[in-house]
Amino acid sequence: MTRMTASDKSKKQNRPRSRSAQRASSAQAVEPQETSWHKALLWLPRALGKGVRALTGSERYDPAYSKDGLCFLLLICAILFCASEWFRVQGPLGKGLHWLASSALGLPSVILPLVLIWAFWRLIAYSGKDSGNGHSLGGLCLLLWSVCSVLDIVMIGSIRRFDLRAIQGSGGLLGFALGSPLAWGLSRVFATIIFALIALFALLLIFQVHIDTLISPITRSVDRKRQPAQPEPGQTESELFPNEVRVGDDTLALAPGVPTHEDDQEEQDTLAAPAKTSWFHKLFHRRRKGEDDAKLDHYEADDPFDRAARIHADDEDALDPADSGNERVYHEPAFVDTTAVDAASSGAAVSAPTEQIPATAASQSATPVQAQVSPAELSGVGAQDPWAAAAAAAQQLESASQAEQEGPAQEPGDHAPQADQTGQAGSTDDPQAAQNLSPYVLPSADLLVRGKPHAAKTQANDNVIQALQSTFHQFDVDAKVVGFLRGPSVTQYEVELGPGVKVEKVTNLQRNIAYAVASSDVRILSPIPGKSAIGIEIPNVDREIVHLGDVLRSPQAQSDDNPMLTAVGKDVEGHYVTADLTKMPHLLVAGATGSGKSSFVNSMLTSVIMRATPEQVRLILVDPKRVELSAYAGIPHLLTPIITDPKKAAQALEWVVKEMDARYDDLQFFGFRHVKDFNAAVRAGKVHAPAGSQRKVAPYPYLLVVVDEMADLMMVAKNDVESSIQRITQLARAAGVHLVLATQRPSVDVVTGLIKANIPSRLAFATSSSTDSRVILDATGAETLIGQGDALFLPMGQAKPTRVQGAWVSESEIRKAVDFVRTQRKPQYRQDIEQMAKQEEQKKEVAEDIGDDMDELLQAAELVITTQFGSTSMLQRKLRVGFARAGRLMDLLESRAIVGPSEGSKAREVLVQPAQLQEALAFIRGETSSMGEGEAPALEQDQAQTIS
Ligand SMILES: Nc1ncnc2c1ncn2[C@@H]1O[C@H](COP(=O)(O)OP(=O)(O)OP(=O)(O)O)[C@@H](O)[C@H]1O
Repeated sequence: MTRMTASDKSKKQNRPRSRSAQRASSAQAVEPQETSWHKALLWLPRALGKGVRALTGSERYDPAYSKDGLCFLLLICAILFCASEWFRVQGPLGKGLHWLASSALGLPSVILPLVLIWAFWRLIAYSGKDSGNGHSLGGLCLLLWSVCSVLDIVMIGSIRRFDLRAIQGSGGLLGFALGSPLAWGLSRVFATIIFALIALFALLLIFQVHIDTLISPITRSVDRKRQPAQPEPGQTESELFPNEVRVGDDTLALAPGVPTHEDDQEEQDTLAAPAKTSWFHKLFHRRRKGEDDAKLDHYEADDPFDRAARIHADDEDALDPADSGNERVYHEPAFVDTTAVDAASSGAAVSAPTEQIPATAASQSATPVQAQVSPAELSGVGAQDPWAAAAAAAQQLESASQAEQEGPAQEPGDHAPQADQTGQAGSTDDPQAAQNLSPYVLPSADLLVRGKPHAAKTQANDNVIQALQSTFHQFDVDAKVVGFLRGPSVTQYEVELGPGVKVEKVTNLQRNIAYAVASSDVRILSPIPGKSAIGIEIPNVDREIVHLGDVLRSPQAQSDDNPMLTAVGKDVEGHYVTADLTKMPHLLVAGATGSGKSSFVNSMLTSVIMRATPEQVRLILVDPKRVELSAYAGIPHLLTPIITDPKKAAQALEWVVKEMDARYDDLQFFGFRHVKDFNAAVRAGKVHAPAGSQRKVAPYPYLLVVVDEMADLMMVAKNDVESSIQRITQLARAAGVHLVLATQRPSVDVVTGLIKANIPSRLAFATSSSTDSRVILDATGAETLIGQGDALFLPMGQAKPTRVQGAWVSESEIRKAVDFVRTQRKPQYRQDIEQMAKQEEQKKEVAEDIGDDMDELLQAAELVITTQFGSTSMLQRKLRVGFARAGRLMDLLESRAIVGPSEGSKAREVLVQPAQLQEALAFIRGETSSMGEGEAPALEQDQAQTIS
């Protein structure tokens, strides 16, 4: 059997190689570099092993037997010393052993058999890298040494010479080595104290506890006595952290099989460490590299409203990028968008004049008037996002204070039009400009938790190998496990068949194998791509969590500064998997409830926050479940408050279509094929707006639209959503617009053929049936996944899906990252998205009361307006309709202010002139929101609106 070491693994991870090459080499036996010492020491056991193998006919070297051999050796030694030390057997061997043990250890030689038995038991019971055997055995040796030294000091510390008999009757040579010299040079009392402390440390090692664990109950009770309760009276911990899923919280019903992340507990505790720590705690609290107390303190107050208040209060204390040495600092060109939103509201394409002016210039023209945020804006935004309201309020306050500094306010009229034009909620020139002036700092990856190193092998793997071998043996199949690749949640065991053995003999054993390893989620790959071997994937009973921080810190993520690079997780070989969202270019994420979709979406969004500035990536988040994405409210990457209403989401998708069209028009106009090239040219100063145009060109950020539950959208507006998605997915790639659609209902009515055909990249989490798996992947397999982030990833262009364990990011880490960016900038929402949504609603309302009578109503309007005669009987005659119908048409005309109210038997007054006929008809059709709007001049194409 072959296996690889952890260091080989890490070397492999750093080297980009083809998958098949990696696979081929990964399972090969890799001999560690041996020194001549190693060879000399291992010569005897190896020769013995060879001899035994030659005798038994077994040709293969099995490392598991070397451990067994060591255990037996320890047991034999224990029995020998038991005979010599306890029973004092008088044979020459017994005497020799006693002389040896007592010379080495002195009196404690009597416990030598017990020590050996204890070592034997530990080796049997625990094995692998995480067994802690090294610590325990090291601790035991240290304890033995201190006991021997203390005995030496107490019993013969006063004799200043070498007397072997006396040494054998006290602490042996081990104790004499340092005990006597210390007693002579320091006094017996102090020497004893030193060894007592060493013994205490040895006990900590043996029981694998840390000193702060021991003293923390004491310090906590001292702290509690010194400081009254931290939270407000009546405020429980769960009230402080309402969104956090707590370990051991019995009131929270978790999905079946949800891990408790106990391993994370220590890290979580660290994250949520109290802001005020005692001096004792500070002294002994172990820190990890990169851990920052300020960050931990920052984390205390969790409630969004508290935070909003804090930002409001100390906005000026915004993070100073110079403080954080290891963060990447981005100096993006700062622009203030002065988009004419009402142009978009005309309904004539989203193209609206956009003026990007340098922030410095904008800041010079700052006025308190521009800072005013209308109540409508506040309510519109604040209804969904408490942050936006707080941000707007903060801006108002700031502007007010600035107005005081600058002297008397300028005439409102001077700036009112510009204020109207600002297409962003709460966008004020000055605070925004001030914000834009300060460079945006990306959060440091150290903000995220570090996971344990990847274990290449554990005892659990050995157990499974044994179970597999015995299953093959029982069913008389000539096959053997020749190696395995341990992933975070699943291990792939590599099985080689004997000559002439059919592959089916192993694949038919799937259920028996599942029985033998006590897991229903066994997946067989025949063959492993690029290898003549069968792969049996079996879930690890000791699965690992793949922390997002580790994926983002991996060399492959670090070496790529693409802002749209997102962490996916780790594959079964233990390699980190990342994905470039721009290459997807759209992604469908599906899986049964509790399978890990939302966790993936969280990892993806946190990746974006950690790696991209708001100038590089803007987000539209659709969260019909209302709670899944609420943690991201108020981040500067958002283009609109998080959309929770499925109807609005459908309209936002329509907005995206229009934005995409506008981008395409730009690309076409300036002669570029991809938004990347366009942006590069803009940054190089090679793109100029046409002469006479007021527009200033700015780079387009990537636009990432994330829909957390697509089924809800499809329920309210299937056709609209489908056609928007179709249009976006067909064209959006070159325009830098990318969609990520997640659903827990991967059925054909949600993931329709049309959507599937246009979304080439898929990420399938565990599904409840193979039918669902087929809907997502066009193949079975997802039904055998084990949930909790176990997924099959099929990026565009790949023939077979890769099994990955999704990256995990805890609620606490998300909050940390979100807080970091939220305190730097406020979101600049695009109001035209909301306006468009409102218009669409109005249109629908209009259409509702007219129903199927639109054609007749338009005819009636034309008749009434051209003849300027508002008579119901005229309508009856000309349109050949009954009295009731004509009366209804007249009422509809009245509701649209085309005719006046009824005046008994007299004809109604006509309120619209014949010259306004077209306008009135457009209004009835719902193409304009009011009469007179249509008179606005059509917008120039070159004034297409940009997002900045
Ligand atoms: N990558 C992961 N690593 C470890 N555990 C995970 C991972 N992803 C999910 N889990 C576990 O599975 C649970 C459910 O995950 P999640 O909420 O993401 O599922 P979901 O598919 O979004 O469910 P729903 O559709 O009901 O919202 C999580 O609470 C977590 O304990």
